[in-house]
Amino acid sequence: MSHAKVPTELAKRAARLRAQIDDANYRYYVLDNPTISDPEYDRLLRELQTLEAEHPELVTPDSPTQRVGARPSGEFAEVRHAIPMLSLNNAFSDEEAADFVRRIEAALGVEAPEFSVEPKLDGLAISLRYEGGVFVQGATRGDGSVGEDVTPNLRTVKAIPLHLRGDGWPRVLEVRGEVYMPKAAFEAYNAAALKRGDKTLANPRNGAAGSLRQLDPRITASRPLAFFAYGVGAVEGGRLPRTHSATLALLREWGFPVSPLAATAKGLDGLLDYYRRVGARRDALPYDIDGVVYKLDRYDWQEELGFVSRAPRWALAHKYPAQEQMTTVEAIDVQVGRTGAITPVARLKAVQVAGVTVTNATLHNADQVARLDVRVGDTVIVRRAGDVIPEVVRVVPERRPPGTHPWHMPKRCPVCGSELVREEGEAAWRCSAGLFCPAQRKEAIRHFASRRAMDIEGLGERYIEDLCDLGYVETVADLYRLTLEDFLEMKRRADERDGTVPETARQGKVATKWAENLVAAIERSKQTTLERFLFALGIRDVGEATAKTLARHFGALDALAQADGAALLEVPDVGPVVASRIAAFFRERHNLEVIARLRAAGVTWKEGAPQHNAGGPLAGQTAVLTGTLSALTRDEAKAKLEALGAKVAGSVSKKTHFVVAGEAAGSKLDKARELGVEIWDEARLLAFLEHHGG
Ligand SMILES: NC(=O)c1ccc[n+]([C@@H]2O[C@H](COP(=O)([O-])OP(=O)(O)OC[C@H]3O[C@@H](n4cnc5c(N)ncnc54)[C@H](O)[C@@H]3O)[C@@H](O)[C@H]2O)c1
Ligand SMILES: [Zn+2]
Repeated sequence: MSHAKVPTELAKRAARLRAQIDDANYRYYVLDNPTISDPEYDRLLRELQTLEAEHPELVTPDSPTQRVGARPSGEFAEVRHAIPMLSLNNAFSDEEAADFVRRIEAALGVEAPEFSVEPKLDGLAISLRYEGGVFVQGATRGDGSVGEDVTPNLRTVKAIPLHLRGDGWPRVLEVRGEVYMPKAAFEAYNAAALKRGDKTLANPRNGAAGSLRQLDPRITASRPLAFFAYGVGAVEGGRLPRTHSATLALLREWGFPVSPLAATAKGLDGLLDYYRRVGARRDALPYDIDGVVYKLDRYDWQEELGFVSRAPRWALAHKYPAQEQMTTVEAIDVQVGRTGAITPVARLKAVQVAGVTVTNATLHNADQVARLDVRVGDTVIVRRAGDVIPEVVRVVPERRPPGTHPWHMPKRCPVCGSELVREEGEAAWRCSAGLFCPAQRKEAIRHFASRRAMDIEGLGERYIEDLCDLGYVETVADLYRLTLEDFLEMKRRADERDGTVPETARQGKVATKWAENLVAAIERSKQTTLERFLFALGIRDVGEATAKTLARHFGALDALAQADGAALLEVPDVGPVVASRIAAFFRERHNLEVIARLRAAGVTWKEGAPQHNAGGPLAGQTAVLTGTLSALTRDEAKAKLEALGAKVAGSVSKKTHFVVAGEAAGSKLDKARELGVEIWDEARLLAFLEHHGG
């Protein structure tokens, strides 16, 4: 008996593979919820195929290598396919594609035959039956011979014609194609599902399958599915052209969407060229493709070649590297961005995704980690498409090991140890030490030196990079220690590092003017104003205008630094969010140290008495400025009104107390008249300001 020759370990292995693949098929095709990745599935199937090829005695009639898909779930009526719906043989390399072409050329005795070439959409195969040009029944592929009747659901897919256009169609026509979920629809669906706390779709393919196999067609209708036709099944009472490509053209005329990427190609070179051209566009396509499909174009040649157990010999799916993979999470760290935003990052067991080794994937923010419930030790699906940073798409809950814990945001910045804060309604946590944190250093200096802040002329991006990278400054306070020699040395080292020694230096001359100018600009910047200084600190949402108001309101830096939330809320224009940002900034010891060092270095400004205007003559009043004033700018007028206690708003409402109307005032003035709001002209404003010492 031949059975005796097969070692028992191999028989056991084959049985184990069969069980694993059967289970994967069930989860993938029936539950639409896979628990292993496609590449992993493909590896298992290949291993079984190889094993069975080497030991044909191992092949069982129910082996997954002999079958397509999975038995229908039983929830739908069954549809028997007159012509079976097969799978496709796969090629994962150019060599495998070359073997395919070689076998065809040998079998037919031709050279470089013509192929119909199409993208391989990642959705699910369906068959649409038209009788007398009217759509009568639609079915899934099922196990290839028996599928599920999903006619009412398919009727909701707008891309599927309910009757055919034009004429000349056969009395009975079965059109086959792929129902798919466009990427944007998939992402929108999952974002909404995460918000609701619902189950997400594993990927667009399972999204399409799951949506189509709903018992309630209204659910299908609510999911935006699309369709491309790629072939025909049964044909009665009519004839089709002699090639596949001509048939596709005809289907297009009859009203079916056919992929605009469908084309023809000659021989292996033509196929590989197509593979690369479509591959280059893969990420930009609005739907997922996992490969391209080559089909021998002439139907008579297709018939000559025939089928193997589960796939035609005349067609091949040439796959692209998978964009999704499964791997495990070894740790969850946080990264600090240049403005202090904290991003949780999953450290992964290295995995190849779309041709690149991936060891980190972004988790975006704390909310996302919580929604996905990613834990150290979890098996996750990682996705990488194009240049986009790899991201964790979801957890495979079935694979969670015992003893895992939900993840929590750390309390302190991993780079500088300062407190992490998050404001109401914000997704991001942030390091509160904007002035001190090395991760935020360059951004802090760039802002500090900018024209509207400390105005250090000439301190551009390039020098800031070099000063930080070569260790000359750690915080903005270090700028005031830099000497002419420091700058020249820094430049020399940067040139050496970059291999860009300037011509003048080669001649023994050293350009020094730029450095002298910089030292002078830094020196000049020491004399500043409180409002510029406050703006320069880079407190989030404290722009120039708020800095100005704060400076006027508190008069002195220490008064502001010591103000509590209630005191800050008294400042015009400062709401709870900004108040909490200011308080968090001055609560952080590291920031206070940098400020102390700046003052010690000689940075000064004039301080004045606080201008709390709670008791000002305009306290509690809201004013609106419109039109052009001649004696002062709108900003000046605003500042003066605020100094007297008014709140200056941008639009007129019933709450407005008065409107100052300059030249050419427009709709705001009309609105004020309509609402009966008091109107001041410029003369009245100036008189009022003068009277109150403005
Ligand atoms: N992760 C899992 O657990 C799991 C389980 C089962 C299957 N799978 C995945 O499914 C694949 C097998 O699925 P399959 O049997 O549907 O084969 P397939 O996806 O490799 O190829 C056949 C299918 O391609 C589709 N297709 C798209 N464009 C086409 C075109 N232009 N012309 C013809 N067909 C086109 C059709 O739906 C057709 O049925 C595996 O390679 C694996 O990636 C994964
Ligand atoms: Zn930090």
